[in-house]
Parts: sequence; structure tokens; C-alpha cells
Amino acid sequence: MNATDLAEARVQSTPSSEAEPAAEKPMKGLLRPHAWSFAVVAILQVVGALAGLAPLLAVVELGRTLLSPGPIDQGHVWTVVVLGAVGLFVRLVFTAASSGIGHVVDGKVQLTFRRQLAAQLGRVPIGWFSRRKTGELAKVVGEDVSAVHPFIAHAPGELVSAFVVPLASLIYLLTIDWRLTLITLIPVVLAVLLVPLLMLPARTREQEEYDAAMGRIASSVVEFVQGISVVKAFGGSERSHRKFLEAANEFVSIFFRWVRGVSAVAAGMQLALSPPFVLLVVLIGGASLITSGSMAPADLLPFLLLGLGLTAPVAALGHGFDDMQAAGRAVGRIKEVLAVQPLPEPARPTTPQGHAVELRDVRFGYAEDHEVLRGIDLVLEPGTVTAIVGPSGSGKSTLVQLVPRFFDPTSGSVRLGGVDLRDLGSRELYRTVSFVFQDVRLLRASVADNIALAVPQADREDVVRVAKLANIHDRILELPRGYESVIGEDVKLSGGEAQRISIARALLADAPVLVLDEATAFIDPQTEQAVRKALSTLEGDRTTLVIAHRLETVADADTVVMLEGGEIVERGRPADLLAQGGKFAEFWQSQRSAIADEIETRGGVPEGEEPR
Ligand SMILES: Nc1ncnc2c1ncn2[C@@H]1O[C@H](COP(=O)(O)OP(=O)(O)OP(=O)(O)O)[C@@H](O)[C@H]1O
Repeated sequence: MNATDLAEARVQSTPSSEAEPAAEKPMKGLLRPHAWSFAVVAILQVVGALAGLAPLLAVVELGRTLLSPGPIDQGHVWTVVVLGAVGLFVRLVFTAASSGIGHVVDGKVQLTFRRQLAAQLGRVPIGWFSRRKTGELAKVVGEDVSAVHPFIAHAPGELVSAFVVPLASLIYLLTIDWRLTLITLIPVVLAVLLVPLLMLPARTREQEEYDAAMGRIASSVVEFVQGISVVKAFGGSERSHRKFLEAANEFVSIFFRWVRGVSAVAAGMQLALSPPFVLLVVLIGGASLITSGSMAPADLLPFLLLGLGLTAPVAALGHGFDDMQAAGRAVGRIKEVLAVQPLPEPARPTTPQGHAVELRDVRFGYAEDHEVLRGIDLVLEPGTVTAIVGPSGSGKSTLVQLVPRFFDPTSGSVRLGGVDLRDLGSRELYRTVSFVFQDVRLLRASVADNIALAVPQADREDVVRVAKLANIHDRILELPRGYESVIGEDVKLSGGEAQRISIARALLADAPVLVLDEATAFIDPQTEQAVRKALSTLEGDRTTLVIAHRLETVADADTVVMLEGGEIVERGRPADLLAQGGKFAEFWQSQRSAIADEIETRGGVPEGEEPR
């Protein structure tokens, strides 16, 4: 969804309980409602883990009974076997229940995260999106939310098992032989001593670099794929691939550095916790105690069996460690998005008087040290069309984006009907200001719903009427399911078609202030005429602000405003400005000669196109 769609979607979104400011719901608060579930998960896990020891103890007891001299008590043997089996069954049921509840809580938390993010994305300044790479944002909402899974669904259970199983085993083993118990702990101690090496600041930094490089790959892939058609059409694939290749190369070198850092430590931990190593340590310790005559041979059995049980949960924790760290960093990135300050909404919105737009001494910069607009004073009267012209980078898009409040000015004010946009309330703002910018992306919804986005209650007749005005009706009828065709599923529309849908949307919204970024720029000459006519019917008593790329638009405007370096350098009626022979006249001439050059290069006037 792009900025335009978002703003339009805001118009029809109703406030919900999910729409509370993110800052009021910190992460701890997010988990608090599930505290009881976590407690139940932990209790079930404790019972399951303890029951899981029963089969091992049964084997130990069986060993002792069967190896002891004298007749074997059959009844005792079967009791031990049954108790072991019951323990196994209880463990199965309790851990399954614990895991089930853990996963349900995980599902709920992820849903809450996604709802909060969706609500937050609907609140952050629309202009914020243009600074965010699609890939990075998609990673936060998709992957990062999923990355909390191990933290919520597995960590509580694993932590409890990792604590309870070794503790119970240790107590039991201590009652048999404290010396061999200490020897059995050697592998665990070795592994635990290695853990801090995984948490060194350098490791954390490498991990962060790794994540950042992943993010850059994701966004360069998105950019690369989005631009692939242009690359194919115009060649120069080397240059266009470069960004993606650079991101991939950078990722590889960061990945190698990261692997070098963690692999030695991870291998050491794996070795220390591996069953052969544990058995070796226990056997060496046990053998020396038995040969010295200070321990009975049958007492070695519990150490061999439970010794492995001591290291298994630690090994599981080690495996989960990366996931847990990744979950922590993912939550950090989610928090970052949730912490973006929404544009302040007034407690008591003021109603605008009329729909004149006024910019008073407006200054704006995307970064603190770089002002893009300086001292802009401009009044747009109802019933007039104001065309903004100026060289690339002069601040035209930035200026028009202040009117639908994509950003707030750094100083000065933008007023609608005499009311500062900050006192207006977004509902009123988007009801009053409609905009058609060049970068149109449609929602994955039916064509009719896309047109009626701002007026969901519009009937089909109205939708068809505006579609006809925007010259897209016939094309819609050709689609597999007509107006019910779902964009992105049943049909993929061309850029020009998408623009005409967005023009139909603006026609239906019928807002008194219209901001256009020369929306017809990409439409073919045959339909341009029709769309131009449709837009002029739309203009009527409207306050229209248009970034003009075409000379007709400039010539038709009531006022032309010439921007240069973020300042208004000339303004007035087009004819007057031309007569003055100033900067605008120069700009006009350069545009004309550019068009003439183009026609000459193409070898004449293309069919259906008049020289401008
Ligand atoms: N989202 C953004 N973040 C940071 N800087 C930006 C952003 N958008 C634009 N700029 C910068 O602000 C300045 C004005 O850009 P703007 O797009 O408003 O100019 P423009 O006159 O509309 O240019 P064009 O005709 O090429 O679209 C440029 O220096 C541009 O690099």
C-alpha cells in the first residue's frame, strides 16, 4: 500500500480498540494479559519434565533389581515397568498441553503485534513511508513478528525444563554419590563457561550487522524486482544490478565474519554437551571410584542415564539461544516502528470555513540540516487552479504533499478554510482534500471497491459514472469479472490504467480541494484528452493545486508558481509571467524546445499527438 492509498484508507477506517497509541502499550503490557497462560505453561512443563524422569529412574531401578543377587521379585519388576510407562505417558500429555497453550499465546501475541503495527502504520505521518524501504517495512511486519515465536511458544517451556530436569536429577544423584555427581557436571560447566563468548559485544555487533545486511538485501531485491522491466527495456543491467550485487557481496562478507566468530564457540559447546563426551567423563570418573572400591558398580547406572539428561536441556537452550537473540532484536525493530510519533491530532477538531488553502511562511526539511522549502507564502483560492513549476529537486512534490498533511511544516503553517491543519483532524482533512499522485498503487480488492475507497457507500451507478469520466469504464468491462475483478488476482492493470482508476476515485470522492501531481503524465495521448476533460469538470469550484509537467496545464492555470531551490521565485498569471520574460518565461522556452527536440528525434509528430 502506498502513501496515497493509506491516506484514503484512513478516511474510511473507523477507530477501534486496537487503535490506541502504541506508546501506551509497552511490550511488558502486551505480555501481561497472558501471565496466567504462561504460569499454566510452566506448571504443565514442570510436571511433564519431572514425569519424564520416571522412565529413567525405572531403568535404574530395574538394573539394580535384575543385577542384585538372589531371586527376582516379579511383582516389583512389573510395578517399576508400569510406573515408568505411566511417567512417559504423563510427560507426553503434559508437554503436549504446555506446548499447545504456548502456541496459542504465541498466536495471540503475534496477532496483537500485527494489529498494533497495522494501527500504527495507519497513524504515522504518510510522508514517513516514502523514507522507508518497502522491503524493510515488510520484514518488520512479517518476519520480525514471526521471530517472536521461539520467545513466546518455546522459551518458557524450555527454560523450565532446562532448570527443573537437571535440578531433580542432581538431587537424586547427590543422594547416590556426591563425588561422581560433581564429575558428571563437568560437561555442563564447560558449556556454560563458553556461553559468555557468544554474548561478547563484538558478537552482538556482528549479529546486528548481519540483520542490517539482511534488511538491505531484502529492500534491494524489492527495488530490483520492481525495476526489472525498466532494466530489461533500457539495458544497463550492470548498473542496475550493482546495488543488489553490492548488498549481496556485503552480506556474504558479514556472514563469513559472523560465522567465523560463532562457529568455533558453537562447536566447542556442541562437543562438551555431546553424549559420547558426557559418557566418557562419567565412565572415567565412575571407573576410578569403582576400582578404588569407594562406589558400588550398580551405582554407575543412574549417572550414565541421568548424566545425559543433565546436558540435553542445556544443549536445547544453546540451540534456542540464537532464536531468542533474534527474537529480542526483532522486538527492538518492532518497537522502533511502534515508537514513531504520529502527527498530533487535535483534541477538539476545528471546522474549516470554506476551502481556501493558505501556506504562511512555511519552512520544511526532511533532515534538520537541510531545508527543502523556505519562506513559502501562498494562497490558493476556491475555484482556481494553481500550477507549480520548477526544476527537478526544487521542492514541488514536497510543497504539494504538505497540503494533505503528509508532513507538518518545520515552521509556519498550512491552513485550510482558515484552520491550521494541525487543528483540523485527519477525518475532516481527508474528506476535504483529495489527491492524485503519480505513484499509484491499487489495493488488492475489486475494481469497484478501489474506485469507491473514499466513498464506500457509493452505488454502482456512481462508480460507473466516474469510471466513464476517467475513461476506464470500457477497459473495466473487458476484465474477467468486470467491476468485481480483483486487482492483483484477476487482473494486473497498466500504470496508465491504474492512474485512471485513481482519477475515478478522486472524481467520486468529490473533495473540494484537489492536489494533483500531473496525474495524466503517463496516460497515452488519446485518453489524455478525455481525462483532462474529466478533471476540468472536477475542478469547478475546487481549490486545485497541480504540479505541472505539461505546457497545457500551465497555460490553463489561473496562477503559476515558479519554485527554485525551495523558494517561490515568480508567481502570477501565465500570460503575464511570459510577457515579463523572467525565470518562468525561460523555463517555458526550455520546455518547448525540449518537446520540439523530442518530436524531431522521433521523426515527426506521432499519430494522435499535437505538438505542444
Ligand atoms: N522523502 C524524502 N526524504 C529526504 N529527502 C527528500 C525526500 N523527498 C524529497 N527529498 C529531497 O527534497 C528535495 C526536493 O525534492 P522534491 O521531490 O520535493 O522536488 P521536486 O521539485 O518535486 O523534484 P522532481 O520534479 O524531480 O520530482 C530534493 O533535494 C530531494 O532529494
